[in-house]
Order: sequence, then structure tokens, then C-alpha cells
Amino acid sequence: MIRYKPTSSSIKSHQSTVSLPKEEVNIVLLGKQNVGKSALVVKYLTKRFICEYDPFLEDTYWKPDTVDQQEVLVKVMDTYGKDDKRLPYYLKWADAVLITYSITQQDSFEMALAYLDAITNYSRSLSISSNELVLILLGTKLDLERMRIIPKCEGEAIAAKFSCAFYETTAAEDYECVRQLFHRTVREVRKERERVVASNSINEEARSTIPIHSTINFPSPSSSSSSSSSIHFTTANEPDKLPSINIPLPPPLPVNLVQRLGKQGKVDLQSSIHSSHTNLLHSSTPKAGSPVSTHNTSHVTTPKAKRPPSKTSVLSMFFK
Ligand SMILES: Nc1nc2c(ncn2[C@@H]2O[C@H](COP(=O)(O)OP(=O)(O)OP(=O)(O)O)[C@@H](O)[C@H]2O)c(=O)[nH]1
Repeated sequence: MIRYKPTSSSIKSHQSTVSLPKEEVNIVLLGKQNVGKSALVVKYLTKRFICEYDPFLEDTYWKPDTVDQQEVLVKVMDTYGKDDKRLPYYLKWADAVLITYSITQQDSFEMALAYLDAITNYSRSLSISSNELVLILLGTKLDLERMRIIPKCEGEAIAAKFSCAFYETTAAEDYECVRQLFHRTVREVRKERERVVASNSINEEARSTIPIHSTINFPSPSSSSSSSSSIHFTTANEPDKLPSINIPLPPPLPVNLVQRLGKQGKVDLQSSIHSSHTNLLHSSTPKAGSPVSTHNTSHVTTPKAKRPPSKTSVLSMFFK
């Protein structure tokens, strides 16, 4: 049995590397205690599965990796699932958020829903922004299929509702399925970055070609766009979402409007995540046991639907 002993620095790696990749992707894992966040992180970093762990661990690790022949420095923040106050910080830091639950634990699924609610509400309440955050709902402990409580279709349905990607995986088996999870996450982040660059260059082009006295169809502030696995924080001049009203051309938005989530966040996220939530599913919570091999690969599902109307959250129930 391997005892996992983190060191005290805030960013660490299991290997020392002289030159690091320029591209960086920050991934944070959120979720209830015991769902297997640390196990996934350690598996990705070391290819080993830990049975014993420090439950109060919260730290950031990095690993140079190669995804699709491109080098990338993957930074992973492991949280310990008991401190909602740090959520704005996590969102500000992260390019991608893995919202984890154990497929064997009902309340961990409910907490994942609460996280999705809180993050969605938070993102919606930012009035001017073109930020994006890759969001992935992740069912863990797939090796415990015989103890499954949360059907796969339920996870898929929730992911579709929130327009995020969905995976199921396990840290207890094959390294490959964990590696795939992190690689897919890096790909999603790259897609989002490309989307932002493309959207900026469209804005730039529009700015240089539209005559100063012309009119333009201008989207309402509430319009938003969404691609397969992200929450988008949309600028008001995206050209593909145009309602029929004509108004005089406003001054163009600066190209560098892209800012990290939270920099403009004036909303009180804490009040958002402490409000009540009614979307609870059936309850029954057997304990996870030791790893039993039934699956070798992570399961991936792409989202199918747009984000739902905003709801309130039950995170406060879990953070007592
Ligand atoms: N069978 C099985 N057990 C797992 C898996 N992942 C983690 N575990 C076990 O579940 C327990 C909790 O794992 P952790 O990785 O520490 O969970 P955590 O979410 O990081 O917990 P906190 O740090 O307290 O938030 C440990 O006993 C692990 O050995 C998995 O994929 N399969």
C-alpha cells in the first residue's frame, strides 16, 4: 500500500524538467470528499493508484505532457471538497473544471449538480465578458460497476442540460483511461482558445471594414453561444447571433476584452451557492469497496443540449 505524502510547496511535479512546454493548461478537480479526486491526480502524475491518502490535501501539481504531438504543461489542482469559499479562486485559476462524483454515491452526484449550478449561475451573472471555461462532469470509480447507484444515462442527461462534456472513469485500473481523460480535457481547452482567437479576429475584421456611419444588427446582452463542452461568457458583438433590430453602430469592443473569469466578477458567489436547491434525485448510498475490475476504458459522452435556466444550489448542505 502506498501512502501518499504531499510536500509543502504549492506547485510541484513528480519529475524535474529543465525546459518546460510553453503552453499551459490549468485543470481543477472539484467534488465531494472521497470521490477519488486525489487518486485520479496521482494516477495521472505517477501512473499509480493510491489506497491511502491525506484527506485535507489541496495542492497544485504539474506535468509536462504531449497531447496530439504538441507539448503542454498540465497543471492540476486537487481540492479536498469541503471549502466552498475558494470556488471563485478555483474558477479564476482554471482553464477546465472536472466536477467529480462517484458513480456509487448519490450525495456526491447531488453535490456535483450543486457545483454545476453554482458555476453556471456565477458565469451568467458576469455582465461583460468573453471568457470561457471548459466544464466536464466526471463519474469516478467506474471499476465499482456492481455498486453503481448513478446510472450512466443520468450523468449524461445532467451534462447535456449544462452543456458540458461527460466522462466516466476509474483511477483503480488502467492508466490509459486516466491519461485519456486529461488529454481530452487539454483538447477541449485548446478548442476554446482557438474559438476565442477566431472570435477576436472576427471582431478585429469587423472593426476595420464597417464604415463609421453604417448600422449593424446588434445582439441583445442576454444572447449567448455555447459549444460542446463549455460555459461561454459571450461578448455582445458575436456576429452569428443577431436579432432583427437595427441600432446605430456602437464603438467596437476592444480586442483584448478576453479576461479571466472572476476579474470582472462582481457577483456574490457565496450567496449563490448557499441558496436552496430542489433538484435532488433518489437517495441510496452504499459504501465504495475495494477495486474490482469490470472496465478498462473511460467512457466519454458529448453534450447534446443547451444550458438550462438558472437554478439555486445545495452546496451549502455539503459544506457544513
Ligand atoms: N475502487 C476505487 N476506489 C477509489 C478510486 N479512486 C479513489 N478510490 C478510493 O476512494 C477513497 C478516496 O479517494 P481520494 O482520491 O482520496 O478521494 P478525494 O476525492 O481526493 O477525497 P478528499 O481529498 O477527501 O476530497 C480512497 O480510499 C481511494 O483508495 C477508484 O477509481 N476506484
